[in-house]
Amino acid sequence: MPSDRLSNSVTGQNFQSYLESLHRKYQALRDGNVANYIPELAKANPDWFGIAIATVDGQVFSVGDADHLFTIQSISKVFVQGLALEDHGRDYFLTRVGVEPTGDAFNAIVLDEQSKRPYNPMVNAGAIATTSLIKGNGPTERLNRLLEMFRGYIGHDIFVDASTFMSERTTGDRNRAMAYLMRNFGMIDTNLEEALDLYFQQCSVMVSCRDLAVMAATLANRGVNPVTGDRAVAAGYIRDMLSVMYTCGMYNFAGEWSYRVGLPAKSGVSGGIIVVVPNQIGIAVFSPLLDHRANSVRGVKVCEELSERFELHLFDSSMGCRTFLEKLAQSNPP
Ligand SMILES: NC(=O)CC[C@H](N)C(=O)O
Repeated sequence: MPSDRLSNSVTGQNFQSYLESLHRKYQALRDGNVANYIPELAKANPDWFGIAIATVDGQVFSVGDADHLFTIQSISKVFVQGLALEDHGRDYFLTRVGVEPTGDAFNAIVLDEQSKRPYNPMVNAGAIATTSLIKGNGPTERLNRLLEMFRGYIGHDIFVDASTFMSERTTGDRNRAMAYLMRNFGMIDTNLEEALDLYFQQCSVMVSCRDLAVMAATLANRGVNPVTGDRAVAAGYIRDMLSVMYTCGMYNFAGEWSYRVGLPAKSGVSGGIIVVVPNQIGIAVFSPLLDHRANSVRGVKVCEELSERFELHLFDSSMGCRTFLEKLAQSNPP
């Protein structure tokens, strides 16, 4: 009788067919709605569905619409946090943005009562404050630094979708209200409209599910892109990024997510989710149908199943289960 763990052994080939069956299983799930508060996002096709997994040794597995391009939205917040940390260091960054989960929706207009800081860099208020910290001589240089940072994680050239940027800019009064509130408390001191434009631009960067998997694998690989070999962020800040993802990345679902999936993750309203399995893999799912907390319905299901199937929960894997890569290297199929 094979033990449970042995039956979890995978090879590259049977992992690919496993991913295909996982994709088939959840393609049929039609729950949720596409985001419509940003008009450009309402054009998404509810059938779009891709899954990609990148390993820290540079292998990439993908299925479905894994090469379809869409706007990165809130997943950008993780990477911009990394750049803000590099620009200012941990101590200063913490004076501007907290690391406490809110239990509220991603777009709640709420600041910490005591410190007046936004709660964390994963909710909109904290992300706008984080973006306002990006250094550069004027808006063009700041945007170029941001794009350069994304290129490091993705490994190829990228662009900002002008229609989504304009759509967010013209309908983003809720984000604008947060920015004014933060400026009132001295938490934003650069030009407020410029900071908001940069935030809307970072959300409108076009990525594929495959790109997101490589970005997540870069975080899993202590900041070095496993496909290009280039460093995207200082290794010393990975810890900051992953702990905030773990506690705040799935907004008001973060507690249940940590309990069920047990891995640092970040979602976005265009339907992407990235998950980091430290020292092992990056997972990305793309499906625009969202639940009421703005997390991708198929994305959550796929991640729950992958975590369960490969014992990826941090408090499984840190308790002696074999790593995903060990399972992948196993020559005997289950
Ligand atoms: N959760 C998200 O992906 C939100 C990002 C979106 N651009 C906004 O600001 O509302």
